[in-house]
Amino acid sequence: MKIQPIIDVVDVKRTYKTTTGLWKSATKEIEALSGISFNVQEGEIFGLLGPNGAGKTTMIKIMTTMLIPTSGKVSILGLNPVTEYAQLRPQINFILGGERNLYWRLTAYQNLAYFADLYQIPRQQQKKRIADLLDLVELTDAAHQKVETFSKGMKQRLQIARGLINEPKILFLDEPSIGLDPYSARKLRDILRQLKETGTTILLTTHYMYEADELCDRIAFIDKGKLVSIDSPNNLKASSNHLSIIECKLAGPDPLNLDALHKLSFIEHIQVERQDYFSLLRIHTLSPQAAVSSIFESLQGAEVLDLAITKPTLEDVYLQVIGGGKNA
Ligand SMILES: Nc1ncnc2c1ncn2[C@@H]1O[C@H](COP(=O)(O)OP(=O)(O)OP(=O)(O)O)[C@@H](O)[C@H]1O
Repeated sequence: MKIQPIIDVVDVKRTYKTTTGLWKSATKEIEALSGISFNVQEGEIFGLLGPNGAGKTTMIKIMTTMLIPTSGKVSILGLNPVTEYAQLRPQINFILGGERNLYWRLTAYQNLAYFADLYQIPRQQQKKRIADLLDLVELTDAAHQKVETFSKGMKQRLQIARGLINEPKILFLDEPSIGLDPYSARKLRDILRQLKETGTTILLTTHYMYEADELCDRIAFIDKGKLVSIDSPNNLKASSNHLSIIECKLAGPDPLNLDALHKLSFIEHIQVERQDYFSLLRIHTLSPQAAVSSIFESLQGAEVLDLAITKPTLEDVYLQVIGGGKNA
């Protein structure tokens, strides 16, 4: 028996019409999604990754009943978000980036009680559910503190609790860890993993490749409204195994003669990180042996402090399939 995906997106397009010109007389169309198809299985953590403007938020808004697609088919929990939104909404929830949606003058507990009322959760169930959620996001001690006194990480954890108040089968998160320090971001990942263990399906967007690699069962790279690649992080990295990264640390903040390197045909892409006392080049190549000697030649005069050949990270794969170009 074929298992129905919990999210099924088939050839979805979405065009925005905007008006421009002095009198707003000219209309302009922007194709945010140009025919996207993918599906998500129950219990998966699924990542949508792509550059700014790729169409990720548009896709999330369509799946969460906030936006109607121009064409294509979407099925969430077997329901059509356009025509069956009333049945779908109580079964899903979403957290968009930033701190909207919380009432800063209320305490954490009062915020959750307010949203519990909105979802018509019976009062006799609310107390336990709110206590459990505060425990999950480690805010029990701050339950009766006003949200305006919370750190960004605490607010974001409270957002997660808010997003779980109706025990959603699917939780959608748009850039959940934006602006969080590494410790808070890790805490958030732990919470999402715990949620997965309870059977919640999670769809998230993120710009943090490390987060996607650590957390997601599968990832879809999207660019300019199109799906570029979809697979598990390990398979995505393995598919780029023919690629090598030469990490070259040079003394001084300004690496010499990068033009010569850019001209080498077997170099795919060069990333440069400039620090006060050194610069780090990450050179993507398919032929590391050939590249190493040419790199030394091209960098004549530069003091090479360190050189290593490594395998691609998820970020390298992303740059290869989306970043493109030699100068990014
Ligand atoms: N309400 C709107 N009206 C007109 N154009 C829009 C609207 N919302 C989004 N767009 C455009 O649609 C495209 C996709 O935007 P979207 O916000 O979905 O991308 P994104 O991948 O979420 O980007 P980011 O990573 O920056 O959040 C962009 O070109 C954007 O400018």
